[in-house]
Amino acid sequence: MGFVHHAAQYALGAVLLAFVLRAFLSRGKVIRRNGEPLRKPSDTLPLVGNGIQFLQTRWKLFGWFDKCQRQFGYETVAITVPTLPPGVIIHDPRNLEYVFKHEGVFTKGTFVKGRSWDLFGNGIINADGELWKTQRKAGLSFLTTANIRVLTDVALPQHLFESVSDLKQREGGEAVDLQHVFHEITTKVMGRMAYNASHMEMHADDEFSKSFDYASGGTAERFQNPLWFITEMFLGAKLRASIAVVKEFGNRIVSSAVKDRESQKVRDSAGFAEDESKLDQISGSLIQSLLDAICDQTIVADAALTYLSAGRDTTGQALTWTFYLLMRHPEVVAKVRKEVQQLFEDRNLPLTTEADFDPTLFTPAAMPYAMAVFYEALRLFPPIPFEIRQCTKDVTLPDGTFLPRHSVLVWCIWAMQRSKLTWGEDADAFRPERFLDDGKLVSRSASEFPVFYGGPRTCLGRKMAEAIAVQVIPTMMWLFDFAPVDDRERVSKTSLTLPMEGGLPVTVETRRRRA
Ligand code: HEM
Repeated sequence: MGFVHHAAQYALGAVLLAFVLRAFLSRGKVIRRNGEPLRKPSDTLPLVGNGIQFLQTRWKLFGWFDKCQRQFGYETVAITVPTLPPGVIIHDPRNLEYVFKHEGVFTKGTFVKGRSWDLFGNGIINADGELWKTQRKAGLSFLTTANIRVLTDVALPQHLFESVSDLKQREGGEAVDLQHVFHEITTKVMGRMAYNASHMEMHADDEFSKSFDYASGGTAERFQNPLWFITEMFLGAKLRASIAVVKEFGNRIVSSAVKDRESQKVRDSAGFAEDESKLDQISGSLIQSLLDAICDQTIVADAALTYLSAGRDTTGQALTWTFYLLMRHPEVVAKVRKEVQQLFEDRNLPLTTEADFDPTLFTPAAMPYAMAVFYEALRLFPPIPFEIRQCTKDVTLPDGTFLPRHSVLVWCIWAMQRSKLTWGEDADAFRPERFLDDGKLVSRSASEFPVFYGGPRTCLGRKMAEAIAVQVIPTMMWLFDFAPVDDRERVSKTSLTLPMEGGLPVTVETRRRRA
């Protein structure tokens, strides 16, 4: 009882302190455009501002951001949430381009880091300055075109066909969760990349994956609940336990990589390395690049876990939403299959048995339609749906909005990708053709299509995600017919990314007549 009483006093004190701090930080300088205050969303309330909206489920919150986008077009609007620094929602691609270009001015800041520190620590997603540069360099030295090719030409087909044979066994039986299927594929491929998965095989439903999933949800809630630090005192035990499992796994993969390093030295000096397959050689080499660059093993663990999760969940979820859309658009499925057939015909390759089916032929250049399908799904269901940055100094955006130091900028990619100003009147429709011109892929600027971020911090794994998607989509669509078990609209559960709530249960039939 006494504890609860003290906690309540502490809560009240913290809220008051935050109000005082906010008033102090913003004294004299306020957000303005051409000397005028910015407009606010129409449901902004006195005192609590937009705080109530942020407490809604994230699906409703997407709807709220979308409503703002429809009401204000490209106009920047002011938002206020008690206990947080003053902020804006940006919609204009010109402003976003400016943010991407001035990476040092718009950083993750204390706002983001304070919330995601427990999970990501010093991992690249959370890091600024030198620590960020070091991790990016290590990632770049690993994610070369040659290494990506080994992962996508050797590891991916292997894991893809493990899933194909699993699906065949489950044909005609109980529903299969496609989200789980894709998560399993991306988990195995990323496990190969981030650390040597042959020592510690990783699966979509193991303890680490489940704990990471829970920790991602709990961390995302911190961004919606301004009093998270108080609520977690009472309700945060499971989050703390999940983060502990994630961290312990990170430490284990680092220790195992350090051991590998020692035995590699012995084997190199004995001349055994040449016998290894290319895949064995690159397995775990990301963590080795990180160990080369960073002395502190705790930071290496944070970095490796961040890479793992940045690539695994985003790509698995993007595929899930792609198949959700495909099942609702049989005309698009027919075009994907036609593209597969055309590719084999053009190359005079037989396509009669599954053994003839070589997914490594499916590259972004060879499969523009399949790529357009992936982009269009990413547009409507961006795996990272929100971004938040904080200004390190006073700054004026290209539309004239003045932001004092510490202001928070939010952009909701989910909402921006539904803008009719950017995507035309049919912005809400699933139409892959918008990414094609005369059968060739058209690229959209990062500020219009910020799904992979932009500027110096642009996603390091984009090419890899695309290479995975362009194999998985046509392979699965050529070999199987999928049908959803119900017509329910699928929503995303709270997370740092975009997992489908309840997964994507489907029935599976092997396609016998392929045309
Ligand atoms: C469809 C799949 C993917 C999407 C939509 C995506 C999207 C993004 C976005 C929006 C960011 C910026 C996040 C932020 O700083 O707030 C990002 C960063 C990053 N992504 Fe991806 N990503 C995908 C796949 C991958 C893959 C496969 C990898 C790994 C191989 C990867 C590695 C990274 C890394 C390391 C960063 C941090 C870059 C930096 O801060 O310099 N991503 N990604």
